[in-house]
Amino acid sequence: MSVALLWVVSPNSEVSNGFGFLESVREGTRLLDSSKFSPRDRTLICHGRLKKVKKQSYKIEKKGNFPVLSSMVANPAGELAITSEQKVYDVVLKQAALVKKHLKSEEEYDVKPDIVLPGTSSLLSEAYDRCGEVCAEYAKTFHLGTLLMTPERRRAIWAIYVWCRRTDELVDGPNASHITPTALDRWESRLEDLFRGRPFDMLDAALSDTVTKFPVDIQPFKDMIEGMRLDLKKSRYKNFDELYLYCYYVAGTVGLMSVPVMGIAPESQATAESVYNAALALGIANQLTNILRDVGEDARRGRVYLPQDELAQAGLSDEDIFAGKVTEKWRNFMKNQIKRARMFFDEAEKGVTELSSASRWPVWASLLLYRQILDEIEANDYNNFTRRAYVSKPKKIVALPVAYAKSLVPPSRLSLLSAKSS
Ligand SMILES: CC(C)=CCC/C(C)=C/CC/C(C)=C/CC/C(C)=C/[C@@H]1[C@@H](COP(=O)(O)OP(=O)(O)O)[C@]1(C)CC/C=C(\C)CC/C=C(\C)CCC=C(C)C
Ligand SMILES: [Mn+2]
Repeated sequence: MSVALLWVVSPNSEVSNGFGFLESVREGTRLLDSSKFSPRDRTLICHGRLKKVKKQSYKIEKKGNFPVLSSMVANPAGELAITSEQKVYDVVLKQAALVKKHLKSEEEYDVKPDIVLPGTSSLLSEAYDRCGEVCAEYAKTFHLGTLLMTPERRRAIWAIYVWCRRTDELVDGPNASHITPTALDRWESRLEDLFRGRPFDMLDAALSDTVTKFPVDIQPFKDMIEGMRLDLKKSRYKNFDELYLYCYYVAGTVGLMSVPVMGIAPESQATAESVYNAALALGIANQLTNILRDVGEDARRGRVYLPQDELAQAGLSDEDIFAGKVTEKWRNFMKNQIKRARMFFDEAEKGVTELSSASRWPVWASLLLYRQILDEIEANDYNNFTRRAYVSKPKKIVALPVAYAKSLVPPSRLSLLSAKSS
């Protein structure tokens, strides 16, 4: 029996900010969506323990003083369907368990067996070097940050970066119009092959090697491909729950792929789950920011990633987005969207300190730089229709030493995240 926790929310209480989610009813990144609760269920705020009754349905078992663990969809019978957050949390738990298993096996065998066929080692290092070059070409600052990592970690992160970049290019690159679901299926079977040690090309070979050295699960990679499938067939998102799942697919997955390589600090008191949760939050925050920055550009491609119900609540529609006029309604709507993206960044911050020391700098740098895009949207008076918010070079240069200083802070003995029980 699996048990999750819930807060049921009153329709008359002041917790709803009219934005489709309840900011005061949250723990970490998990927000309760008021619209998901029936009026009856919204009659009081309480904590309840949920019992899984069917595959995707939960029942309130017992009230008590528990923290919120996830948002659930309730029907009038009191049964609750699982939300995107809960589905994603299952992947977090799976990845965290894999890391624990890996740590245990590392303790058992001091030296990792490394089978190298004659002549393959230089090919492999060429493959990794090529990944490094691609990474430097697309993401200079990030590449710079990786130089602080140990050589093994750095090249593994490059290999993951390149795979993600290639996956994104399938739907966002020059050949995007020729990409079909079948092409994505082929990309997925290539992924399965490389996880089985049968890479298709040089860049795949680097990742194939990485996944034998670090406890990386295939699921986040498959999920990223699923996100690309979604992009092919879907151009509107009904509500934040749908958008959250999309953000997990295309960006939250990156956090889950990277942490097993970057490593958690040995002195960290935080649980693996909580660090993975923070990593997931950083991916979600980045993707939400990306969406807010690119509203105009996406609209010109016929895409509106913003939650339709929240647009409607703000008195806006797709037509307003296509018209691209900054109105008071638009500013208010954007203020709320930015606020939510910042909440995910705040959640992510708690986890960065728990990473191994050399991995903290690139993560802090990426967090600080990406978060500043939100400030730039504000500075552009919320005109994300015709102006692309970007962080200027001088601001980037200032952010790097700030990120470095932050990266020197070691994990606290009393973690802000849920702590391991000793
Ligand atoms: C240190 C660090 C940032 C490591 C991640 C390295 C890595 C493997 C990056 C892959 C990024 C990638 C190419 C993803 C493909 C999908 C995609 C393009 C997502 C968007 C990225 C921004 O790209 P850009 O601005 O170039 O977008 P356009 O294509 O131009 O529209 C995303 C918005 C999301 C990327 C997500 C992350 C970088 C998540 C990072 C999270 C971690 C590294 C976890 C950190 C750990 C803790 C505990 C907080
Ligand atoms: Mn993209």
